[in-house]
Amino acid sequence: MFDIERTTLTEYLIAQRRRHPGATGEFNALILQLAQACKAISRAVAHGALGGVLGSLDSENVQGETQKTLDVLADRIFLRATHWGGELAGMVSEENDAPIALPPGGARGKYLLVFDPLDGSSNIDVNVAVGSIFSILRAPLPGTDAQPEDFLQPGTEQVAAGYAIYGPSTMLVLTVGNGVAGFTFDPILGEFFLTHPELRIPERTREFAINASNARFWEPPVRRYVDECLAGRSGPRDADFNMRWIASLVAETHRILMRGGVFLYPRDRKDPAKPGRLRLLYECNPIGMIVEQAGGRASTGERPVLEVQPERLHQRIGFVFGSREEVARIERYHREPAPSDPGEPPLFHTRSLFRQN
Ligand SMILES: O=P(O)(O)OC[C@H]1O[C@](O)(COP(=O)(O)O)[C@@H](O)[C@@H]1O
Ligand SMILES: [Mg+2]
Ligand SMILES: [Mg+2]
Repeated sequence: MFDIERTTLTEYLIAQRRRHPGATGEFNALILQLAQACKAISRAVAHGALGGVLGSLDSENVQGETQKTLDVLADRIFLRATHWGGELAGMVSEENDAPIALPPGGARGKYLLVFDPLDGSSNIDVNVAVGSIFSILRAPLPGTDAQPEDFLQPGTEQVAAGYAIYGPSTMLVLTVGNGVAGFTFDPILGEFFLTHPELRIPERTREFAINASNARFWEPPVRRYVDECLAGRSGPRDADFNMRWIASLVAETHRILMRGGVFLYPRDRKDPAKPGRLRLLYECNPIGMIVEQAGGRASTGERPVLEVQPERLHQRIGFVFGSREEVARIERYHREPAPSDPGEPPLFHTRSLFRQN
């Protein structure tokens, strides 16, 4: 039911700006442009097959992944919404090898934008939740075109981060470094309203998310953690755990923000050229900032992901995040030697469900 008293995204941003007396309004303008992009993508997602946005293109992105129609459309929408405003000095997207050039002759601003226009692309054609992720950094040389190396800043330097989830309802979840707020989109009014102020991740959880088809490539600390969860009440954790896998980082993040849990896409031995699946700059860092701002923990599995110095724009890395206690436990398992091995753990036993080669 519509409530006239609800805070809009614009009102929220104006209230946040009061914390920064020297603020010019450029930052808020940029966030509102991003929200506008998310509204447009939400509309395209909602129309599905009617809008002709399902299916794949013949093209591949820089990661060698086949691009979906919606990947390319969402990328274009982000670009169109932000590149003329004069707030940006540069932008990097998952779908583009190099930083995207800003229009010649247009103003250059003081922020850098890094984004994954459409996250969870494999879910588009099966009508499961997808999202968009963005991160905002400061440009080292405001007013000039950013260079590729300018984007290689650790996640601790992010000014803001957010994601939109296009699920049964569309939501924008945002941190400007002062906690995390969730806004629900009213498609009739075309406005995001604050519905989830001060989101906090519960500290303790009995739910984990991992792509178990990679089990044979996991490193021992990850195997140990998952085995202990699967052992349930009869194992060392003395508790039954639930498992989830949506194959959409945004959707997994949203579930963990709403009811707790832990997510693992760890470094593994599947492909030595890819130390992890997820991309540091536009997946792990923004989600990591949101998670930490919501009282959770975001890690490479060994240390805080936000402290990693990026080396490449599209760098991949192991990513573990969620409820603090569980992530701290996984980090501890990476530090300490595995408990004396009484034989193969049940999950990897040759006669078990996930047979080890
Ligand atoms: O195919 P898998 O192993 O389930 O990987 C799923 C992961 O890949 C991603 O979809 C990658 O994102 P993109 O769709 O932006 O490439 C994550 O959202 C998700 O966590
Ligand atoms: Mg993604
Ligand atoms: Mg993507």
